[in-house]
Amino acid sequence: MPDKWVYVTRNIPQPGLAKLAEQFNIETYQSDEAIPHDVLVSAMKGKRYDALLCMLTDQIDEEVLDAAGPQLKIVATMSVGYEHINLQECGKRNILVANTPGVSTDSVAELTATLLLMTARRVTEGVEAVKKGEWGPWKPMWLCGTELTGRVLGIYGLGRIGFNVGRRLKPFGFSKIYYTDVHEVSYAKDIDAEFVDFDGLIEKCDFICVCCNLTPQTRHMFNAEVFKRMKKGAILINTGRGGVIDHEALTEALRNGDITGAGLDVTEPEPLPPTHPLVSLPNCVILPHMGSNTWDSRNAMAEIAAKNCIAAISDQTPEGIVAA
Ligand SMILES: O=CC(=O)O
Repeated sequence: MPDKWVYVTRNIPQPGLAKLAEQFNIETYQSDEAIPHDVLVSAMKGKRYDALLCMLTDQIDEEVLDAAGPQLKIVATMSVGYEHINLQECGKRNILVANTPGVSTDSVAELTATLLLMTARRVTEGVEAVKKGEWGPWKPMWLCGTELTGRVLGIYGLGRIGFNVGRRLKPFGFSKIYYTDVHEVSYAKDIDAEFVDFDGLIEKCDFICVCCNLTPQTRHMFNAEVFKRMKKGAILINTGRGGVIDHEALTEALRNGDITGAGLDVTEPEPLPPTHPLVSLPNCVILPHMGSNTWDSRNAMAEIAAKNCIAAISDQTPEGIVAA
């Protein structure tokens, strides 16, 4: 369908571009950086695109959709999260929204387990100490962290990723795994995880992994009041979305010792400025939102986003449909 046009908001891995190029004309914002919002709006006004392949950094709001015009069939995001897309406005205009679920499950679960271990065992502090020449003669109480064995693991959001985090962490010997979700899920039994409400999760668990989406319900669920009720030795890991945690409250909780540590791959805002107080706290390990940064995942994500565009333009149902 050479008369069909797709706009891609960033340079993306070749498998995605190649798939699109087989069938359509493509216009790409040729950069590794996010497209500024006004540039995206102008691009949408410039040509009548049939599909928009976007990233999680692109706000797909009324202005973009108005500029795009009524022929736009799909907003296909190369991400699992889709909180950057105004679903309601897409719905009103009959524009499909699709994401790329499934193909980043393993990469994000691997990174979540990595971050938990790094935070529990104070790995970044150790690395820094060696670099700074602070590694002196052996000391009995230097850089002592928390063991996983015998402790209680909590998973907030037992979807595909949360479940795979549990699967990877279970062999470390946790005495119990609890999870909280909107409802009980049957595959929880595969990791022997027990459903608890949010109060139960925060009060019982030594480690909590946040693996949920950001929604109005999950926004700032972890706040000052919650940190006071968590165990003092607790370690909080977030690879879901930054907005689930109130970062000001987290800073205070880590400073006051309300909880012991935090490992964050997602923050609010992103990027987190180096001057943010959390960055200088030794008990907070921060990674630059790199959960799905493997070639395996990123190539597959680009390919699925492309396939979603192809499906919508061909009047078929995309794989990762989020909203019609
Ligand atoms: O955060 C990453 C994603 O949503 O894919």
